Amino acid sequence: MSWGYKPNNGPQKWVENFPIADGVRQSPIDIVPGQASYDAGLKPLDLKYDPSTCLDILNNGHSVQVTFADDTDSSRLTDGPISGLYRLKQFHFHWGASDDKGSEHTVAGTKYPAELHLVHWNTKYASFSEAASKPDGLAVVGVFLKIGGENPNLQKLLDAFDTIKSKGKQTSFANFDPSTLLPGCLDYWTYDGSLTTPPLYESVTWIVCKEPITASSGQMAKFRTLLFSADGAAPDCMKTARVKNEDELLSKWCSSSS
Ligand SMILES: COc1ccc(/C(C)=C/C(=O)O)cc1
Ligand SMILES: [Zn+2]
Repeated sequence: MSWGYKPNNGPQKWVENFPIADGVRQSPIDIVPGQASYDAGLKPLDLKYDPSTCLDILNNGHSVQVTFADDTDSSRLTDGPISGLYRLKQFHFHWGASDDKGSEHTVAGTKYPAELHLVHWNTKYASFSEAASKPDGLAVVGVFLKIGGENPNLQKLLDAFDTIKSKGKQTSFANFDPSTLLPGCLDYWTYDGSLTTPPLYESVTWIVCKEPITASSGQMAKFRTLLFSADGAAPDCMKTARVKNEDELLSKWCSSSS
């Protein structure tokens, strides 16, 4: 049986098949702003995305993911805490069963209802797959979602959910500009961590934006209409919130851009 978010296959069990779960730079963490060190050497993020690289939207059984053409440098991340150029491969979300939880990272113990991950890979490597397991292979920009007004840019994604309700469904999704999902201020915390789902590779330079974007409660409810289960199987509502007990929430040193 494959990994998931239930008591029998969830985050507390992943170590059985992915021993790196007990590694030295595992994500997510609790970000404690008061303990972050300001690093004047950090540059502002330089994110440039080309909507024509947007390919499709899919339900992979763990999240909803939008995938991009990464055969050119036209959608990429430079500067910030990284060196070189990292290409955008995909973005996806994590959310919970209710508006009081769902984010992977927490901020001084505060959980957000959801978290967006924009996954970029280091072009010093030949491909995403090759980069995914290297210590400097990936850079993931994390953006928290908080409950507020309806987000019209997010709505463009949600409008596609009815066609990808169950696991394995995907549909073409063109001309979406991921920069419309970024907050106005790109101040960030950064630390060296890992993928937050199996294979949990310790290959991620995390760049977590301090400013959240908004989603309405109704929009959050739409995420929860997606299914972990495939067509025909007993419907199993997708909610990817990890239940970590308090002492699991390890805070770690991370640098702040502001
Ligand atoms: C090579 O297989 C991979 C599977 C998943 C991932 C990601 C990007 C996981 C995550 O977002 O936590 C990377 C590589
Ligand atoms: Zn993620």
